[in-house]
Amino acid sequence: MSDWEDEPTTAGGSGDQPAKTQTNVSGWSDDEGNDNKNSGGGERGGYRRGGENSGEERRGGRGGGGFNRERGERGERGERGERGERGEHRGERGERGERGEGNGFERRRRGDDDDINNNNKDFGEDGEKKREFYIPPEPTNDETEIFSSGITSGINFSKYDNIPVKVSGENVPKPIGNFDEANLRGIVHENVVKSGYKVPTPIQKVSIPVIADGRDLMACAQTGSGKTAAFLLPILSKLLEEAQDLEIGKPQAVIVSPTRELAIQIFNEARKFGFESYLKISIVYGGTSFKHQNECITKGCHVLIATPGRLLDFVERTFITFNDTRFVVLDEADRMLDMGFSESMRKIMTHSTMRPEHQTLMFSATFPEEIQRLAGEFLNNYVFVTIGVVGGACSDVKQDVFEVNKFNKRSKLMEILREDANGTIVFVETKRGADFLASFLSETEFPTTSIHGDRLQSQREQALRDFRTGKMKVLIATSVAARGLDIKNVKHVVNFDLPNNIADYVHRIGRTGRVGNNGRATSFFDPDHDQALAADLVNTLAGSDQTVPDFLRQLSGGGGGGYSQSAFGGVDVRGGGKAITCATSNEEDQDWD
Ligand SMILES: Nc1ncnc2c1ncn2[C@@H]1O[C@H](COP(=O)(O)OP(=O)(O)OP(=O)(O)O)[C@@H](O)[C@H]1O
Repeated sequence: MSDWEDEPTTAGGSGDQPAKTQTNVSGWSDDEGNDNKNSGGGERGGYRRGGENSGEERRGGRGGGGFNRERGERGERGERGERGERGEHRGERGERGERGEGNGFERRRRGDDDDINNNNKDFGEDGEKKREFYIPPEPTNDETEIFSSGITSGINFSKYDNIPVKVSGENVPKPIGNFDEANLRGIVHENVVKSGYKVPTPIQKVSIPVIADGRDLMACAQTGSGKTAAFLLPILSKLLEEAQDLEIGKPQAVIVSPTRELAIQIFNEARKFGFESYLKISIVYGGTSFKHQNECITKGCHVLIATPGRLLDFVERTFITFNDTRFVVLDEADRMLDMGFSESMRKIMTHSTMRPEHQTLMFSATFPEEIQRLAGEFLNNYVFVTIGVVGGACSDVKQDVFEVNKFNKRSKLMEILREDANGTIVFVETKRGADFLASFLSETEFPTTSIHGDRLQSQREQALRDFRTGKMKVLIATSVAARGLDIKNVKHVVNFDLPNNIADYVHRIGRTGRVGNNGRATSFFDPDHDQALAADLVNTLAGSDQTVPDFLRQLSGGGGGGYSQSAFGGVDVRGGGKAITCATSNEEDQDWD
């Protein structure tokens, strides 16, 4: 069977199987038994299958990506106001996706999006790739559902004004003070209001005018502070304002995200802010049917959100070119580097079809040397902005660290969950560990699901939906879920296993305490295993106004590991750039600058 012939062989839609979520194990992937054996989660771990492929999917919950052909043709519903200002020009290559090209290339690349431990993500333990031809549920068109996706800002939102903002670069446009000053296109502005946003966050205040002014940008801001809207709003607005004819296979904005789930989230945000405009927004990501996604994009899209591996599949088959690309966003660029995607990023950015006059926007939590080098390569006369301490933890998260050795972790976790299990993400280091823990908890009173790189994509999305809706109280996750995910009801993050680097710690705990809400994080520090993290952890705790436990201070040798702006690359390496500090400064924050 060619890679192209990945059409589901089952029609789906019966029993538990949702109509639009067609999952089938291909003839050339592992057989079903093998698949089950390796996939972890529902089948192997024995944890609640009720959560898998439930009615949520049937309703087309918002986790899904990809349009169907029909919706692609119609564009977004409504389309009032700006609809139809521009005609759509169909290119000649609309059906080219139909030709068979199975040559193993796709097989090699597929799924290489989002697993920090193994770039060959969807491989099972025996080295065979486990596969499904997954067609994600259609995204919702229900207005209420679309606009209810965000987290309502919390009591600490106004404290954002005290976070120091540093901007450098030539002739940096002035930051905005409110959304009226942003000169957003009417329909985008309306969608901002419908989203319940009243005041822009600091990163939005700086980024929106910079992007609107046509500048390249490298931006860094703390978790949960609205980076997604910071790039989406000006991009969508500009695409509407300076509209260009849409050609098939030639997206006008390309947003690259390291993980599939983050790509889906950005896709949903883009649909929200572009709601009722004529903009077509599509997504391509690994772990799903290539053919299906190709059908989705053959109607053309203004904005394409993608994971790097899948995007390159499309590009190298010439189904997507960058001739019309006016904006390229590399979101969580540091994570893409961690995952070994620097070559992919380079291939995308230097692709022969790349429109010379494009803007490049890089968002990253840290700017280590390699990111700075890439920025130097990809960005042109860019503006560099940092909000708060680069790589610092969000101080709205109350952080506790307990000394717990590996034999006592389970009982400590049970103790914590008995207090309140609702909305708890438990991070573990390995996929196998995630399966074990999920199986174990499923035997308890806590409905549990899991997400990690060995689970099928359909299972991963279902797990997130079940957790979002509260059907599953506990989500066991590997670092695949550490970044970017914006889930309303995350009350508590537990580091059952601490990560091996402080950046991951900061991102993990940043799943809670978002947009000014309070959050809580508890970490199990195993001295036999986590010693190397001690110093950085001490500095992170101290830097976010947390109590540092005595045992940790002692283990760290009394000092930190040089956690500073410069260690996290928060300094504009171009030096000499005109540095502007444009927010009221907060002395405490500046102390550890
Ligand atoms: N101006 C605003 N007012 C109120 N809420 C906002 C505003 N901007 C963004 N939000 C909400 O804040 C939440 C976090 O935003 P977002 O996911 O973009 O953060 P982020 O900075 O990308 O976080 P991370 O670093 O974890 O990826 C979302 O639910 C979003 O809807």
